[in-house]
Formats: sequence, C-alpha cells, structure tokens
Amino acid sequence: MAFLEVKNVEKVFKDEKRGTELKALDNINFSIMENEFVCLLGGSGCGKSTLLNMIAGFDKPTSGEILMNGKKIERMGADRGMVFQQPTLMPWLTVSKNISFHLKLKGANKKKQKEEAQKYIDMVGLTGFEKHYPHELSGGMNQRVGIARALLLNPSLILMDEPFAALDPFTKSDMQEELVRIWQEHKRTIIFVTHSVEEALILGTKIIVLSKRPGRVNKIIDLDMDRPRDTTSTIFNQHKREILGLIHENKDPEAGRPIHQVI
Ligand SMILES: Nc1ncnc2c1ncn2[C@@H]1O[C@H](COP(=O)(O)OP(=O)(O)OP(=O)(O)O)[C@@H](O)[C@H]1O
Repeated sequence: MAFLEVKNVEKVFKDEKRGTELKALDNINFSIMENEFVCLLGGSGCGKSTLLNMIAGFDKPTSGEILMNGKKIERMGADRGMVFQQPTLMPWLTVSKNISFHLKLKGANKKKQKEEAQKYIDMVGLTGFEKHYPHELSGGMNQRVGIARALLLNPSLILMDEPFAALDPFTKSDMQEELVRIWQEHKRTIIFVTHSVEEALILGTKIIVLSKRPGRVNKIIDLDMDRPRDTTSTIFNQHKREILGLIHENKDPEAGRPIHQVI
C-alpha cells in the first residue's frame, strides 16, 4: 500500500464577498512510498503550498481525497511535521526550549525536554547554541531550529514549504546537504516544496512537476542519481533540460489577465 495517496484532488477558493472563485488545483493524482524524498516543483501560484497545506490537514480539498496509510486526512496530526519558509520561533525562548516546546505542552518533565532537545540540536549541527535566543542566530541556524522542532515530534511525514528560500546560496547549499544527511541517516518521508529545478534535482528521489493555474500534475520523474548529486553531470543536466522544457512548454497563456472567475 502507498504511504500517501492524493486522489483526484481539486481545490477551489471561493470569495463570497467579491463573488469570484479561483481554481487553484485540478485533478491532482499521485502516490508516494515510505522513505521517499519528494519535491513538489512548480512556478509561483501553481498551488504547491495549497497542496502541502491539505496534506498537513490545515485545509480540505474541494473534491477528491488524500490518504495516509489508507486513512483519509481530515485534520492536523502529530504524524505530520511542518517546516515553513520562516521558522516562526518564539523569540523569548532559547534554542533548546523552542525545540522542546511541544514536549512541554504534552507534559514531559524538564529532564526529558532537555535530553530530547539535545538529541535534535546535535542532529542539526547546533551543539553549543542550546542557550542562545533566535535573535542571536543566523537565518540558516534559525531554520535548523525549525527543522529540529519538526523532527522532535518524530512525525512519519515531514512537510517543508520552501524552507531554504530566504537563505543565501552558500547557507542554502549547506542546509541542503545537511537535510539529505538527516534523511539518509534517520529515514523519514519528506515532501519538499520548491520552485528551484536545481534544488529539486539535488534533493529528491522523486520530482512532481506541477503545471500552472490551475495546478495539475505535469510529470512525475523518479530520480536514480548517486549522492551527493553532481550538478555538472550529464544525467543531472539532462533532467534539468527536460524539466525546464516542461515548464517552458507550460507557460501560462493567460499571464497578465485576471485570475479569478466570476461565479
Ligand atoms: N486562502 C486562500 N484564499 C484564496 N486564494 C488562495 C488562498 N490560498 C492560495 N490562494 C490562491 O491559490 C493559488 C495557489 O496559491 P499557492 O500559494 O498554493 O501557490 P504556490 O505554488 O505555493 O505559490 P508560491 O510559489 O508563489 O508560494 C494562488 O493563485 C493563490 O492566490
């Protein structure tokens, strides 16, 4: 059985006040297996975050369904952890306390909170910064805290919405390497939203290319390349050319026109 199945998913946003509606996603179908590293790739506005939010259970499809281990996703759950573009840390809490916050909510004692936080602090390479506050850390370090916080809950599915988009190219590259290392050592299933073809090719075992407005699955590409990925290799660049071709083919003919349909 597939780990996650997205079946005939459509999402329409209705704006009752303005009397308009917008179809963000149309007939989305795919399934993924456990331990895959799936990149959802597409241009701005193609519905990547909308799809991720529905997998997280923050929102529901207008029609169709999303199943995890055969069970329909209806709401948020501890089996899914989310990492956002901005790590949304609590500025008044230290790194360690930000990471263990959910354990505190669950009633774990202080020793357990500290020990568990330390495990994930070490995992994401923040050893020595346990007592620092978010404003004392760089953007990349804050994002590591966000990742550690998501990992601590031990979710079987980690959802990442352009987590490295705000980072400089050097930090981004370090973080990509680090994430692949964590994924390889601690086997998790990851769905990672990006609009960068290169990032998807560096990270993914599978790339789901979405087409533009309304988002549809354009192509699903299974990647069988050695790691770390060699961005200068022939195979890497063949994939890159293919994906750029798909995105180019799919340029939005309606670009510049209003995107809302009047109901
Ligand atoms: N809550 C909402 N209400 C109304 N429209 C929405 C809502 N959320 C998203 N949309 C619309 O749905 C479409 C898809 O948005 P979404 O944020 O999922 O795209 P995206 O691919 O993640 O874009 P980006 O890469 O720019 O973040 C957009 O046209 C957006 O305006």
